[in-house]
Amino acid sequence: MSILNLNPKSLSPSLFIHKTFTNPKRSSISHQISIFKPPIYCKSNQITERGILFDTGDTFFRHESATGRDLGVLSAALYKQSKGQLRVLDAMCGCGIRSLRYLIESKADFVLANDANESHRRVILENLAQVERLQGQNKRWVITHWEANRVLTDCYLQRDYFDYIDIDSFGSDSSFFLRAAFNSLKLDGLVYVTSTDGYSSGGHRPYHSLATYGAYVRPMPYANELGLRILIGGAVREASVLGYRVTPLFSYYSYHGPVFRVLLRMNRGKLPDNRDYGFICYCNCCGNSQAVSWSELGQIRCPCSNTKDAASLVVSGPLWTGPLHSAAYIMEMLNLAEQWGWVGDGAGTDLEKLLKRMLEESDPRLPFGYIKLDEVASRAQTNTPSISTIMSTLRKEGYAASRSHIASNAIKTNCPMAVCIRIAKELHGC
Ligand SMILES: C[S@@+](CC[C@H](N)C(=O)[O-])C[C@H]1O[C@@H](n2cnc3c(N)ncnc32)[C@H](O)[C@@H]1O
Repeated sequence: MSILNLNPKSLSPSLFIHKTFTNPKRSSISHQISIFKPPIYCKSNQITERGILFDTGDTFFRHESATGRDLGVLSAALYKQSKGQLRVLDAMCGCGIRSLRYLIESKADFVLANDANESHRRVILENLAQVERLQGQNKRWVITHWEANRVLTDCYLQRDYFDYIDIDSFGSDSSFFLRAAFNSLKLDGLVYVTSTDGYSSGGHRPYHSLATYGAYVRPMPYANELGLRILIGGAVREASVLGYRVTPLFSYYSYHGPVFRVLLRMNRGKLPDNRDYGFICYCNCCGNSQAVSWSELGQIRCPCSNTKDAASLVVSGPLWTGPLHSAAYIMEMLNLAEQWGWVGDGAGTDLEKLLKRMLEESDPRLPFGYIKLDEVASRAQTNTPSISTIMSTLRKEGYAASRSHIASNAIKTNCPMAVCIRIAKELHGC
């Protein structure tokens, strides 16, 4: 094992130790990991999340990720309720808060809590030891300190399959772990995966996104939705190599990072048809977007430019062009959140708002992407229209419209940009 001086871009380099794991049978490097190196003044830090007291110690812990944890706990609990069993592999557990919540709230039968950083052991151990104290049952968890791919692969080789695998990497994308995760997942099992790769979704490094997700991504106005779509698209491709099909149950973007999280269900099967996996084309000239299948790729033309102004057309992909969420699944999550008192209690307001917005976004008439109202205003040369007024006008004119959980100043609609511009002008009396 050697120490490398690589700097993760999204976090302070001084907070990380970089380790390279080398496969002894090959001369090549098998993987590099970034392990959080705690500041020495930080010793013990007891806090509460959803009424559960735990210690974050010196580990990498973010309050801002609480909603992402809530979504994970709800989905794991739904799995337990429907299948009657729940074995979780928390591949990058940090202080172990997710493992603890999967055990207590989702009622997991067993959790393997893994974090490559051995110095987290004490705090994970103390946090998980609460489970028996609180619930008085036999020990239902194990702690390991392997590199995530190693633990996933070991489980697969021992045919020790899991129902739910959580890969919460920060400062890198998770694509590297997906194949091993799919191998060690039961059929119909769930993978909850995180990426913090905002550079790729912004189209700032298309060759990197090509290598990582198999998608050539260029700058587009709905970059954060692209972040979710390239993550899902990359997972679809990885699963397909193994003969599996994955579909997203929910997709969640949070600007604290940024963080892209998706929950995927895995079954047998191959790549989905053209409707769900293809290319997205945006026209800088008229502001309209369209999904383009592989077979249409050679003949893309925007109606506004008739291909004369081909330079204004931007194409990204292949990526996931299908629904970001399953409406039925979001409804189940919302119902469970209500049962648990997480809705309408003040503390849960954000979660309720998020789930309701995801439900709105699941309207099958809505296409991918969103339209930023600033863009409408700048094309219409007016002030930015009020979001509720423009949405109600669009609906009156027969279009589907919803807010986006990704961007507060944007709408999702099947209305062409030209009509949005006309409406914005009329609303301002132009
Ligand atoms: C974002 S933190 C996890 C936070 C935790 N899941 C939570 O919700 O609070 C990522 C953790 O992954 C660990 N880690 C980083 N690279 C790893 C790897 N390749 N394998 C296993 N653990 C890794 C780090 O030590 C760190 O504790």
